[in-house]
Amino acid sequence: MHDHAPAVEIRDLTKRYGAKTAVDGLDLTVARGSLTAVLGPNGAGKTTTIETCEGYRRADSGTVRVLGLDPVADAAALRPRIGVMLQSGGIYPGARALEMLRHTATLHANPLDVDELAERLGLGSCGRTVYRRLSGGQQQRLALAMAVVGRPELVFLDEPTAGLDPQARRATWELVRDLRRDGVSIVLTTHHMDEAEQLADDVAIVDSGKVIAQGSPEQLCQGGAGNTIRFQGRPGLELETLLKALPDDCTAAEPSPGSYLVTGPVDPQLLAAVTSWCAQSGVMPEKLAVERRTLEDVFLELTGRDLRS
Ligand SMILES: Nc1ncnc2c1ncn2[C@@H]1O[C@H](COP(=O)(O)OP(=O)(O)OP(=O)(O)O)[C@@H](O)[C@H]1O
Repeated sequence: MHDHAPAVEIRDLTKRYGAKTAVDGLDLTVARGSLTAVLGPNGAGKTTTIETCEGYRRADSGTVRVLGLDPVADAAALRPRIGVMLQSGGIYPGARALEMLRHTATLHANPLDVDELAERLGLGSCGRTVYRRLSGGQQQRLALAMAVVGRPELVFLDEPTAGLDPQARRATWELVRDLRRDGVSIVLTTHHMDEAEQLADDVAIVDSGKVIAQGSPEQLCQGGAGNTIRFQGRPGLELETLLKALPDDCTAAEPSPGSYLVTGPVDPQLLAAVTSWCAQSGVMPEKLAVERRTLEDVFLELTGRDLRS
């Protein structure tokens, strides 16, 4: 039965640190085999939520199931099945980089090839270097390698590309894409909207300890005033007939004579509806332009533009 359970299922999770409510009734489901990016402003409760899934923190209330199991009570059964990359290492500072990776590999039944993985992540030359002497980016990549070397079914990556140079960032994305292709379920937190847009099947936006929006990047970017089709044509076109040809949630306006603006869920079908109405009306849509909101626009709209204290 557990094998049909979602990768992660969180219901009404609450976690307090003294008077501070870090997670406040959070619900989140991560489907098997999907990559879910968890986005949110600093202090939103992302790390606390992930660490609760990893069994490092206990929920004050609510339920958390990981691969159908309880992360605290079933920790021994879960540990070999999940990979964890913590924000701050969690790695013994005096250990040699590749020895540690090799040791981690031996704890698993069917590990990845250590040398190949190290090479891929640009760690080939760090073999005998002790952890504390690695650069920040190398430490980060080693933490990623440790999280995935055991071929886990589910990996938690907390800001995997924070502070990485563009090459290392790309290598990390490639590795994450390959894991996803191999059917691994992935939960990652990030502050990079482009990372979420590039990698995620599903995005959950967390603010003040709650998931305030969830969906594919396309779904989240649909709707709202930022999605528009603009064109120019002769003034005074009959917009009622255009509106009839469009889905209900669209608007059509002529803000200035001969300038037209259609708002709604901008997708290829909507564009086709607008241009086919133009064709029927004998209008050549000049300066046709499509503007879509980015994930960053949506994120800022939902979480506000002010800096958090
Ligand atoms: N061990 C702790 N003791 C007290 N307060 C904590 C502790 N860990 C986190 N907090 C507080 O809980 C809130 C949520 O923190 P958390 O680290 O989960 O947020 P986050 O979304 O991961 O933030 P960031 O993007 O900055 O990593 C913050 O206000 C933080 O200060």
